[in-house]
Amino acid sequence: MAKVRVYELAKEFGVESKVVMAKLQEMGEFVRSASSTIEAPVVRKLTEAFSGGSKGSADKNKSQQQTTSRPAASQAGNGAPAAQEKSAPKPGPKPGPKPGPRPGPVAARPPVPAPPQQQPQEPKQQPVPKPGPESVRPTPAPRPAPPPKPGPRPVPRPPAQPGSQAPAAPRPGAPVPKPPVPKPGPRGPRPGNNPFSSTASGMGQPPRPPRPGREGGRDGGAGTREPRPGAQSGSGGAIPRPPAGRGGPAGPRPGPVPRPGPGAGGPRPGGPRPNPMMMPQRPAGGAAVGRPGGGGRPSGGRPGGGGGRPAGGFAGRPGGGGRAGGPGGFGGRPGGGGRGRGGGTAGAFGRPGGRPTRGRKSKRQRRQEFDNMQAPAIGGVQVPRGGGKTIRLPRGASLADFADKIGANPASLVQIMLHLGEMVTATQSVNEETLQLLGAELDYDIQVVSPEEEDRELLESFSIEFGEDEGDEADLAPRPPVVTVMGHVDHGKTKLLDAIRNTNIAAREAGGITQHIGAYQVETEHEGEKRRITFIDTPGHEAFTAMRARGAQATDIAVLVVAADDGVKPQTIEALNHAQAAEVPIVVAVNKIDKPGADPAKVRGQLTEYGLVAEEYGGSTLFVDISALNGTGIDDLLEAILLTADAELDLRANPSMDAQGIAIEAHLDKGRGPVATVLVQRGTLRVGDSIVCGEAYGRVRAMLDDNGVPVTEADPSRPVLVMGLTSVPSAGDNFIVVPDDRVARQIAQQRAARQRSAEMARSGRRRSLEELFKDMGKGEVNELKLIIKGDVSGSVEALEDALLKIDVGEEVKLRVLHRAVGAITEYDVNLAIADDNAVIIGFNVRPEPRARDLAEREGVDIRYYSIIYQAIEEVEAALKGMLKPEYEEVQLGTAEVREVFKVPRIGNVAGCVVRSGSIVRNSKARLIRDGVVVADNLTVSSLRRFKDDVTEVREGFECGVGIGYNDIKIDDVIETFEMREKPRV
Ligand SMILES: Nc1nc2c(ncn2[C@@H]2O[C@H](COP(=O)(O)OP(=O)(O)OP(=O)(O)O)[C@@H](O)[C@H]2O)c(=O)[nH]1
Repeated sequence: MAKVRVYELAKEFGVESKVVMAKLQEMGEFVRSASSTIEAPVVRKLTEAFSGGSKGSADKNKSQQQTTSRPAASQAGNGAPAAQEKSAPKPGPKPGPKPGPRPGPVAARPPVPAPPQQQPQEPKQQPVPKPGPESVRPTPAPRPAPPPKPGPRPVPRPPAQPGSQAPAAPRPGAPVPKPPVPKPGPRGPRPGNNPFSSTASGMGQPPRPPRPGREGGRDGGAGTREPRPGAQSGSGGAIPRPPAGRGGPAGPRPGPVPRPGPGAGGPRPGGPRPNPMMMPQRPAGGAAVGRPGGGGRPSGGRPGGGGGRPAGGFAGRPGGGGRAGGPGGFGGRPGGGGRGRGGGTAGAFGRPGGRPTRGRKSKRQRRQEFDNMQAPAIGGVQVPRGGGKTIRLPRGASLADFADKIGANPASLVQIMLHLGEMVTATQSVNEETLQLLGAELDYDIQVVSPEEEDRELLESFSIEFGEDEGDEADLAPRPPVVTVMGHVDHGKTKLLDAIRNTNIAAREAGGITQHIGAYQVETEHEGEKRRITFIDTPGHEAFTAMRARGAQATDIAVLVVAADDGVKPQTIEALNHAQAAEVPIVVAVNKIDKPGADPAKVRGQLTEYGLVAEEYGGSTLFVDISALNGTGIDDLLEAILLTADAELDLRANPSMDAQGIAIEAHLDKGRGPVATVLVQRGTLRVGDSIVCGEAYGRVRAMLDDNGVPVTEADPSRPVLVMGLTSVPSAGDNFIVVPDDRVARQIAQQRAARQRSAEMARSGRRRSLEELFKDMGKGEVNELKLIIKGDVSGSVEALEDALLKIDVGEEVKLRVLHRAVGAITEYDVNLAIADDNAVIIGFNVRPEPRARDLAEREGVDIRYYSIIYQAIEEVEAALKGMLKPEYEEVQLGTAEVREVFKVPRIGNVAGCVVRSGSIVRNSKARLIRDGVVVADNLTVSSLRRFKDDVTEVREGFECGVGIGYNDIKIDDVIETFEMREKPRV
């Protein structure tokens, strides 16, 4: 029951507030101001003092209501019904328009419990606009005067109402500031259900001194609105804390599950809005306060029987139950909103909108699905058909790359390949053939990008062009011709270059064969001016064909060396073809004219057949007779080269641009690290430039010219030895100066990656299922695995080429696992160990000490060579050694059957005389009758001389032979033989 304020009473009495205050003072009651509340007994006294005329009727009404609607309250045994009746001010319409006429009794002294009778008056007083059922029914909700501001009160007063009287929720007569709001909930009038009722008779918990600010919050909703019945009653222990007060049993139990309305005393719909005014007043006698508001807890209590703390504080929310109450059960919102129902977690962790979290397909996926729907199934999978569409793929592309291009699932392609009889994984690099096969199956035109094109695209991605644009005419300056010397083995190429440079490289060559490319520049006088010519010395051995072809790429003019005494040879023609294919003008050097059998004219005649017609025969090719040995005709040759260059070529380059060129040769130098002989083709290469050369990159640390003299820059057509690369490039790799080291590194790394996949595709031999099963049936397929290390890249490549050409049949394969320039390292040995003890071939290199130890420990075979022939021969022999042994039948002897004996339990035994060789026990045998093999694949199971078992009987002796075959006749011949391994040729 809400307490009544002084000014409200004054209004009721029709006097001014100060009059009432004066009266109160007279009565010995202290009030601070007109808005102070007064307790019921005081109200009563005041009423009596003013003895207003309306008193009687009001009291009557109240008493009536109390007796009917609040039995519990009556039971509470408040002993001052009359007083309460009196205390109730005019319940009628008078206070109606005002927000909260507080008809409650004037604040009584703390010990005086609020009489329950006070409550009934409230419903009446409540000017509820919509008098719900509660207002019609006698609402039990006693509304003692609400506590005033929660502020401290000088005179703490206990709540005027006993807890038992607090039916909490409905409280139509509550001193609500906004009368229209409180809609009396349906449960309001049910006293039995009133938590306060139960409270009253409940636990009897000793009251705590309430804290003004918090009490309302801690206690139930009723506590807020209701003026702490217990306190009001002032009886403290007499009106113990309701059992539900702790939110325990009574609280949650009524509504562990969200019970809309009834669940709570506090949040009842009909309850008044919370208002600071509703905060409990500090009870005068703390001890007396039985925390009646506990009733609020049950109402809003958490389902788990949690504390009523929240309920009280927010109990006033209409329809809600504070945090704990309300229909939703979890939330105080009427609609059970918040997190109360379903998806609270989703709201917390999911998307803001709480949308269902089903997977969303991308446009691409949907498109693919659509395409697939239309695609025919191959091998049980559906893949979009190409309709002849062209797909460009890099070398060594995988099925995943292909799938990516056509928007298919790589797994589908794997399945199709399986269907086509090939086992390929999605990420495995496959060769062009396989890609073409798959493309044809799916109706795509597959174009495997050439390495050059691939590289061009790569450089383009860095906005770099190789050899495309050299600028305007004005930027171009003449450059020396680059000449390649080609020819058959031993026709004198090296000797010629020696003669030109006056150096003697041939003397340093192991085995007398040139094994690497060197490039040199010479200066000569031509028509009165000094001209330079760059020579590239390409090796003449057959194994170097590939390198020679590369040499031709960088070449302006080819000098074809033909020994006048030997004439045109196969490799002469091969060299010629390379030069012609590269559209390079040819100058023929007819060498060894000093030799007795030399016939230069014959050479001219022979070469005419191949389109090289000498000038003197009316052609355009310059033939120069020379003797490299004697130095005869060298100047003429140089002149011929320059004449040809001037006549046929426009040799100009832009020296101002960033340098570009080609690596002629590269190797790992012990002191200098990776070094490469590069030929600058355009631009000027300078020390400090960032370059990328194939898969190697770095910054030019130093440069040496062909005489070993350090230079700081190299102009077009100049060969220089470059130091500063991070690794050894391959002969024939392009080099290019790039803006910075980072770009150089990126280009090199991408090239390396592409090269790797291309190699994998190349090495991964296409294998059909049939082949695989066949091999499996046969047993292990022999494979000789090699790791080739060499001193220079040219040698390594040449050796690999030569070795791969060795053919000893299908049974044995040769596979090069790794090839590189430099010493044999631990890595190489480990690789050999890991891969079934591969053989390491060191060409002019030796292992590092640790690698040597490791190899010895692990038994890795390292072979050292300095002459290429030897390497080839030995590898060939090794391959042949790996062939499966072949056996041949070797006859051991023959015996003629003279007698046949029947031996019990053994069968027939032949009595023979050995006619040739010897008969050996356990040897293979066959039975021949009249020249025809009657039985084969027999074994000499028993052999006897008279009664003795013997192992061998020689020619001319008689013996008894058992061959496990009974159909033996006299005059049959027993032939014995054995299978011997046949040596391979
Ligand atoms: N008499 C004579 N012998 C020569 C002449 N030129 C080269 N020779 C000899 O021919 C042999 C081979 O000469 P090389 O210069 O090594 O021949 P190559 O073509 O470089 O041989 P490869 O490096 O194996 O390709 C050497 O013994 C030379 O001395 C020449 O003009 N006259």
